[in-house]
Amino acid sequence: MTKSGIKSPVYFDLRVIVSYPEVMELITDLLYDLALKDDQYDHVCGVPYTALPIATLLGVKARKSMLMRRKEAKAYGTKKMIEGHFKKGDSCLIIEDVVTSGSSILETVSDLKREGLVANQAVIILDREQNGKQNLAANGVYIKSLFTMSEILKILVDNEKITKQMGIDVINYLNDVKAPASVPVVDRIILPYEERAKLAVNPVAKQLFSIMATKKSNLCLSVDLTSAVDILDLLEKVGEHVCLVKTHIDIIEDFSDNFVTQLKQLAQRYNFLILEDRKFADIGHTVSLQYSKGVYKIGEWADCVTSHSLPGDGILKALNNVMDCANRGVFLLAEMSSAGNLISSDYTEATVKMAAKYPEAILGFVCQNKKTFNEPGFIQLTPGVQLESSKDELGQVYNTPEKVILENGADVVVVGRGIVAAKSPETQAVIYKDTLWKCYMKRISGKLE
Ligand SMILES: O=c1ccn([C@@H]2O[C@H](COP(=O)(O)O)[C@@H](O)[C@H]2O)c(=O)[nH]1
Repeated sequence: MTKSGIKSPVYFDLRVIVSYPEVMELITDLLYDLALKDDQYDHVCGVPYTALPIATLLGVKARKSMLMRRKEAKAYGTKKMIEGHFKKGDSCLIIEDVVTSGSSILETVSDLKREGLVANQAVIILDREQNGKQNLAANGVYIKSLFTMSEILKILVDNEKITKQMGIDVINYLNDVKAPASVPVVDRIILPYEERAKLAVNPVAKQLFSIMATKKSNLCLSVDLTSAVDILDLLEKVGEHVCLVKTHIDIIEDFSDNFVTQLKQLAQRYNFLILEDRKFADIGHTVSLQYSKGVYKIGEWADCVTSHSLPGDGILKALNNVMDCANRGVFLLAEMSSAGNLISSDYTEATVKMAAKYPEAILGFVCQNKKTFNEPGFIQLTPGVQLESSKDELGQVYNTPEKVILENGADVVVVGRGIVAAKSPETQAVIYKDTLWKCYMKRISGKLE
């Protein structure tokens, strides 16, 4: 019987490996190559108890500080659940021996998060392939494993350590018996913004959740106008109704530093944040320059920016380095609203995984689907919205507020021409704001049809 209560014809007892120094050393080397050689963490933490000695060896090999999670808080002294020296926001790689349902890792993650640590990556020796990986991913924790059960079975059959029939029986068993979601997955869709603000790691994400809750607005206005004066006029009229203003700074014909000063003043007066929809997409070095230099000096005034994940995680590393993550953040493009775009489901999945490596820099994702991610501290920003579903002549696809919020999981909804091109943008902004908020209220009350 495994810890998750699943009856199993196959059981791997990795507790015994402590008696074999050469096995311990080999496993440490393999885990190091898999998870620590190229990735940076402040700490490692083993899931008690089997993984503790492995975490110790890994910490020593990688010259990383180790944290120790207690199973129960001490009744005396410090009463700490996590022993070791760390500060809030430090990242921690979790080490585990075997994953069945993923519940032990989630217990450790929960204690680490309670102390303000960022814990969303784990490295394990054996994945029993019984839904643990999926349960963990649904809770925003991503695992790398040295072996899967099917790989081990193949090795055992190929080396005649077990019969072929036994291998087939175990594979059939694995296919039939999956672990239930042993720890309830927190569904971000039904959590109120106030609660999600507490779970966000990036401070701008926290602020955006709080602004939405205070202003009762999940409307992001895309001010796609080419005149600075027109933009400022529009924001004077609609600023009080929006939580976020999205710019394309490079389409403004009369851009000046004074425009930025006035935009910031309006943001302050009406309590909204500014998102520059720059969609960075170059190598890390170029993006650091595009973010901080040039005519626009985006980093000086935009609370957040958008970025593609296409060039690989160097782009996030660059933004993470050049940005002040206490006051700035990134929305990563995981999907697009336009018809025929080339983003595949693998690309979307890889984008979400990439974000998990830089949680302090990421506000959330520009995406179209509620299943794209589930981490409640991240925000789903969804463009391509008008009151009626339609299309424009250049491939933009519009869904309705009901569809994007109730069915597709949007947290913040981007509206551009639906407001900007209306006869009375002010009246239209109020209509969008009220409609979007009503949908959100319906969603969190659980009254989904
Ligand atoms: O997938 C995407 C990503 C970004 N956008 C941007 O949002 C607005 C939408 O404007 P509408 O006038 O409401 O069509 C625009 O600035 C796009 O660059 C997007 O539409 N789709």
